[in-house]
Amino acid sequence: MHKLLVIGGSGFVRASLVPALLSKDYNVTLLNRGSQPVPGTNQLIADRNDPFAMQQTAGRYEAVIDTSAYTRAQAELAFNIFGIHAKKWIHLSSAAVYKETKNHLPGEKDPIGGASVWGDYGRGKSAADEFLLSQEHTPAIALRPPYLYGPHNNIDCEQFVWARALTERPIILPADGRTKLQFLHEEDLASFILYLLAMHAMPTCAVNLADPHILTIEQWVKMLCKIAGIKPDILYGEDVAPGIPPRGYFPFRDFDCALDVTNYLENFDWQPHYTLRDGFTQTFNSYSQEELARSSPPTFAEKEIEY
Ligand SMILES: NC(=O)C1=CN([C@@H]2O[C@H](COP(=O)(O)OP(=O)(O)OC[C@H]3O[C@@H](n4cnc5c(N)ncnc54)[C@H](OP(=O)(O)O)[C@@H]3O)[C@@H](O)[C@H]2O)C=CC1
Ligand SMILES: C[C@H]1O[C@H](OP(=O)(O)OP(=O)(O)OC[C@H]2O[C@@H](n3cnc4c(=O)[nH]c(N)nc43)[C@H](O)[C@@H]2O)[C@@H](O)[C@@H](O)C1=O
Repeated sequence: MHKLLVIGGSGFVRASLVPALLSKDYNVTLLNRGSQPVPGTNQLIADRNDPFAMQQTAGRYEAVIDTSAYTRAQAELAFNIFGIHAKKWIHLSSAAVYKETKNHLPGEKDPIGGASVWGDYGRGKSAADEFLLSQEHTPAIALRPPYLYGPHNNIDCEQFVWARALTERPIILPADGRTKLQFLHEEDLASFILYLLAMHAMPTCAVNLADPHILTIEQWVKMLCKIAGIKPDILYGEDVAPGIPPRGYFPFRDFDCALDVTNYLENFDWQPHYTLRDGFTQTFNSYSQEELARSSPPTFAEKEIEY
């Protein structure tokens, strides 16, 4: 039985990842601050920012999956303790590492450092990637998904739209509604990680990982509402909320979050299980409609906007 370490591993991503790992008989240890014990796993409790506490957790694991490194310092400390013995290092990075691109979707060879809209988050994730991808003795993959979704999403995204649709509230889209979005279902992230763990010789590289289908914000909202069987009342930020930052009234920015995913499609023998329609339908069906209607109250900006 292979011993795996998951750093983080008690939040959104673990909800599909840990059961997937256990289903393949991996011996799974989680490292986090202990806010939520996870049945079937061993647990190491430490603040990953605390070098002394981290040293106390040192041990041998064949592979490490780091789901919670936001900075180079966090990646480096964990790698220095566990990377020496590991045969694979799988780091959960983000589409937010890419700088702004002109006229093309960012691919893995494009410069990283983070587009300005992502602020410290994009810069920190980029620095973590740069550190890990420069290691020579341990194969390391930096997975770069755009928006993750699924029944365990703890960020108010798809629920935000359903809550408004179910309570007949208008949905204000950033700008003209044509911002591009791309998604990855939580179970497909877990499935790709299983694929990497089973690979005979995992390369060191970054991988843009997403459902290849790109949607505009308006198409996404309409798809979610169709799944819910409701015709949405759509307004456009450029008409009703000029000058108000879109994140005040919508889960996403007016900034394209979509990737060139040719690399994984051509070089990895893996594809997502879920189509977007199936994945969001499964997500919608995982909630009760009463629960969704009660979630996501109007934001401060929504209350201020007159329409
Ligand atoms: N959500 C999305 O759309 C996207 C997310 N990502 C990436 O996915 C990851 C987020 O995963 P998700 O599961 O949603 O995160 P969550 O916030 O749900 O969970 C965070 C996990 O990290 C642990 N943790 C947080 N801080 C520390 C710390 N200082 N020391 C030790 N453990 C810590 C938490 O446990 P505890 O609190 O007990 O310590 C928990 O297990 C990030 O790396 C993000 O960059 C990438 C692209 C898109
Ligand atoms: C594509 C992109 O899409 C989304 O970006 P968002 O719309 O900005 O999301 P949000 O406002 O909910 O996140 C607030 C910020 O806070 C970061 N965050 C959390 N927990 C720690 C944390 O523990 N440390 C640090 N430094 N940052 C954290 C977190 O990750 C994010 O940067 C994310 O899913 C994002 O993950 C992603 O990759």
